[in-house]
Amino acid sequence: MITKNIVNYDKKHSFVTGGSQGLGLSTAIELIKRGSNVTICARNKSKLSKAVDELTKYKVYDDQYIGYTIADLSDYSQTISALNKAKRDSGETPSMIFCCAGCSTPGWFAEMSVDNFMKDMQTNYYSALWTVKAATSIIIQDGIKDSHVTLVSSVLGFPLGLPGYSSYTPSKHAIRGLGDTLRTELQLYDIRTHVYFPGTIYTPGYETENETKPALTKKIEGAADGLTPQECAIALLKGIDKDEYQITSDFVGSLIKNISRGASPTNNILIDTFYLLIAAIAFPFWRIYMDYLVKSEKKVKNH
Ligand SMILES: NC(=O)c1ccc[n+]([C@@H]2O[C@H](COP(=O)([O-])OP(=O)(O)OC[C@H]3O[C@@H](n4cnc5c(N)ncnc54)[C@H](OP(=O)(O)O)[C@@H]3O)[C@@H](O)[C@H]2O)c1
Ligand SMILES: CCCCCCCCCCCCCCC[C@@H](O)[C@@H](N)CO
Repeated sequence: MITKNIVNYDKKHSFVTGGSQGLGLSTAIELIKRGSNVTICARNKSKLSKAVDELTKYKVYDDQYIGYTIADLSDYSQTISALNKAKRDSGETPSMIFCCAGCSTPGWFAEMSVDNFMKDMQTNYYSALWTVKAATSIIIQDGIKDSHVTLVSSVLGFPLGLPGYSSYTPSKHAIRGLGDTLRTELQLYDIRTHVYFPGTIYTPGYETENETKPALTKKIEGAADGLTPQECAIALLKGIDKDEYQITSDFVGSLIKNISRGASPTNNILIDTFYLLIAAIAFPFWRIYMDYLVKSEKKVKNH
């Protein structure tokens, strides 16, 4: 198959949030293999420093820049400082922006604390919003062309409604809403927008979320296999190469994307319509099954 519009990362500066582990780290590795200069950003200094040691192994140029900045990206002032530091340290405006920072704290809605809801929204939505806001202000001010902004949502950013994810799902819907607007508006500045909607990724974050995840959520989620962060990073970059706006990397993602596409662009009208038809037939049965499982849980909880 011919892959069109291969994006050139060579000697460009990529800024990867959440780059100290999981999807962000794997994305940074794939970018380095493509000749990109890379800055990773997260909160924990020792994890960032260890990640830079790892990333250095994949260098393709002796003078390839690999660095880190520390920031809590849920805070706008820290975010703009991180972007400015990345530019200063490398001598180049970050123009390929990957918003991978995120977290998930599942649990039963009725049992979760208010802080839990705040944390997931701050970490997922606001960290992405502030990163894009800060990065695009520098890109526009510096007159950089051919830039890309990539947001990371989840298959739960589409209307799937999995029990146990009430603090996480709205933050991923918000990212999708942000992407929909940016896709149109950032064309003013030659900035392409992409949103990635992965299913399960086997990362350190996934291990952490499993500590609070209800057994029923695990069971439902287990119906679909996950991918490694490297597989996801490769799928993500492939989607960007094909200039896809909504990028998915598994079957469930392709189904749910196409039945909830709205006015978003298609990637391949024939294949996408095929997924839409399957989804239209299969999802009502899936929903009935899920509701049945939740109602059965009522009996478990009341014992
Ligand atoms: N794993 C999955 O099953 C899955 C599925 C779908 C979508 N996703 C999404 O994919 C993305 C990556 O997930 P992952 O599983 O790779 O996550 P992960 O292993 O938990 O890594 C999260 C990264 O984000 C950083 N981070 C968290 N909060 C931050 C903050 N406030 N400011 C700056 N950095 C912050 C973390 O470093 P520090 O803690 O040091 O800051 C770490 O580098 C997330 O957006 C997640 O929601 C994940
Ligand atoms: C024909 C319809 C079949 C439908 C099968 C649905 C299976 C549902 C599997 C959902 C997987 C959700 C994965 C979400 C993962 C993350 O977003 C989460 N782990 C947060 O980090």
